[in-house]
Formats: sequence, C-alpha cells, structure tokens
Amino acid sequence: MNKSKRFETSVIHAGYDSKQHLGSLSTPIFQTSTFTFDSAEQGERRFAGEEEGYIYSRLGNPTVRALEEKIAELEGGEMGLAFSSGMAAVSAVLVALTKADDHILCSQGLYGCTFGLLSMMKEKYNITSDFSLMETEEELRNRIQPNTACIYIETPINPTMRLLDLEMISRIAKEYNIPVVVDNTFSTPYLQRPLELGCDIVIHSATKYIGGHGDVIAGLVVAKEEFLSEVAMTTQKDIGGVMSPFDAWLLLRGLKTLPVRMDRHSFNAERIFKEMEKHSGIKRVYYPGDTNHPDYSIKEKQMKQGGGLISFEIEGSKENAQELLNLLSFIQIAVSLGDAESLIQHPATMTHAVVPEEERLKMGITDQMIRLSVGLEAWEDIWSDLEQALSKLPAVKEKINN
Ligand code: MET
Repeated sequence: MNKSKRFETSVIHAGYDSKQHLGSLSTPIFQTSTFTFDSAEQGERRFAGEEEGYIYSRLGNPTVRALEEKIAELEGGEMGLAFSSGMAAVSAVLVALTKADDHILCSQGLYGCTFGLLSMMKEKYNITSDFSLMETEEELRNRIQPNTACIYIETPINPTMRLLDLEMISRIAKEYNIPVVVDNTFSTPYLQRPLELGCDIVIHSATKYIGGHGDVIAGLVVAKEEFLSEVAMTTQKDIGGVMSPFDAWLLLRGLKTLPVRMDRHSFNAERIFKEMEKHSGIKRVYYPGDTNHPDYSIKEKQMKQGGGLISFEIEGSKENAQELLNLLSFIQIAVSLGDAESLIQHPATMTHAVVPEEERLKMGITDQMIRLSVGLEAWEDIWSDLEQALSKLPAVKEKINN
C-alpha cells in the first residue's frame, strides 16, 4: 500500500485522478467494447505491444483499470486484475499456475465451487489436490510433494471459520519455491493483507464485501506484475472472463465505504456472537473474534477485526436447521455474503452442496451448520429475529426446558 496514505484515504483516492477526466469526481464508465486507432499503423503498433493504449475491452478498459490499480494498492501488491466472477479469478490463477499431473495443496476446507473446479482439473488434466490442516510446520512440510505447484488456501475458511497462519505457511512455501494463493474474500484488505505476510497471490470474490451491496458478480486478483501480466495476456485474455466497465464502477463505488462497512459488520457480528454463545439452543458458534476460538492467536496476529461472518450449529437435525431459516422474518435466506442485508444459508445443502458428504464432514461442515453474514442493520434487530426463530424450534424448546 502507498505508505504515505492511510487505508481509509487510499480506498477513496487510489488509482484515480479527476484532473485526467474533465474533473469528474466519480470515475467515468467507459462503456465501450473497442477503441479506435488513428491509423492502421497505430493498430499494428498497439497489437505488437510497441505503443501504449487501449485496443478492445477484453484486453483492458480504463474503468476496469482504475479498479485494478486501486485493489493492488489496497492489498499492497504490484498489480491487480479484474474478472467477471470470483470463480473466473480462481480458475485463471490455477490454470496459470499448473500443468497436467501437478499437485495443489489446499486448506482443509474450500468454497464448494473451488472444490468443484479442482475436481474438474483432476478429471481432465490429472492435477491432484488434497487438504492439509496447515497447523504445524512439520505437517505442512510433509504434505508438500515434488509436483506441488501451489498452495491454495482460504482464511477464514468458508464456512467453518478456521484460520490459517499466513506468515508460517508463506515462510515454509518459500523454502520449496511454491507460490501461496490466498482467497481473502471474507476479510478484505481492510482486515487482512496476505501479501504483506509473505503470500504471493490474493484472490477476491469482489461480489461480497468489496462490492458490498449485493448487486454485482465479480472477481479480483493481486500479485506481482511478472505473474499477473502473464495471466492478463494468457488465461484472462484467451479464456476471457473479464469484468464489465459498469461492474468495475459499482465496485469502485462500493469500495469507498469499505472500512466504514467492515467496522460495522464486525461490531454487529461481535455482539451477535456473544448473544449466541449464551443461548442454550445453539450448540456451537464459530467466530474468529471469539477469544476461545482455536485459532484466536492467528486472528490476533493477522486480522484487524473478527469480520462479519458467523457460523453456528443448532440442536437437532438438518431439517431443524432448515426450519430455523424458514422462521426468520427479515434476515434473508440467500447464499453470498458481505451485503448490507443480513443473509443466512445452509452450507451442506447450498454453498457446499457439491462437496461429497464424506469430504464435507472432513471439512467440518455438518448438517446442523448454518452460516450467517451479519448485515448492517441494527444488531439488536438481527439478534431478535434469530432469537424469535430459535424459540419456535421444537428441538430448541426441548433443550431449553430440560
Ligand atoms: C453459488 S453458492 C455461493 C456463493 C458464495 N461464494 C458464498 O459462499 O456464499
């Protein structure tokens, strides 16, 4: 990050100079598919890379570029690249890092579609992947294979909220010259900056906190220029999952309030976590801000706050978990996260439904687990909605009465 400015300032000003755009305070939306050349020779020079300038929006667009520059600065990286979805970003990075018969070492828990992508890579190209707790240096060293092409992790892990020690993992990976890729969606650069801890590549589903308003599907990657300029010219350009200028504009707009929103998401989540902990109908709560969380020391080391996501398990069965969702009044039943609205979902049948049961249980995702993305509403209202729904569940009533 530009050390001369604090995060709250960079998130508003980085990557944009209004003087270059007729004084427009807001970044203009360059809603164009192509860019005209002054002459045939100029077109030739641009395609040959001999002259700077835009060619075609799949190869680069000024609105998208402004977002890429901003996210790079916020993550403390050299370069940013924008994609049409979080999965377009994940797939472009993993395709760029691997070749047939390679191996990917992953965190013990991954978002369902990332797991799906890895299954496809195994089937098509024999690129194997397996899961590691990455709790100790020894275990991590033992899990690295001669053909390990990268380490791919989430922290916090979706939806179990386990945390991984990014400094330790990147230190060990460096010994083996293996790049570490971190999905930083849950934390955003405001709460956690993996590149500053030695990791190599950061990925975001920008659909979530970066956008923050539930109105865009997008992905972002930040890494060294040497790697990302190669991705831009290969997997991004030729597979083509690029971001639209309007979506980039929505994200630039959302980003300006990221610190304010994250402070409030964390504040609300901390309070709701404390209420959940006291409620006898809730079996377990998983929140990084919990001082009894098994990875709390990692949270203290690398996260500014606990964030806005809480997972919890209730008494009873899968059906009871579904019933709880159905009993809520304003908390919305939906996948995705990081929006102004509180969203609740059942990972076993929704975000992680594609993960076979055996693997899902190994990740720690039980049928009773529910994930709550705490919104920006008054926390008291969010909690009272949850409390009234819990009080109506027969399995919970029984527990409370005993
Ligand atoms: C299509 S399912 C989910 C979207 C998102 N990655 C989530 O975890 O909620």
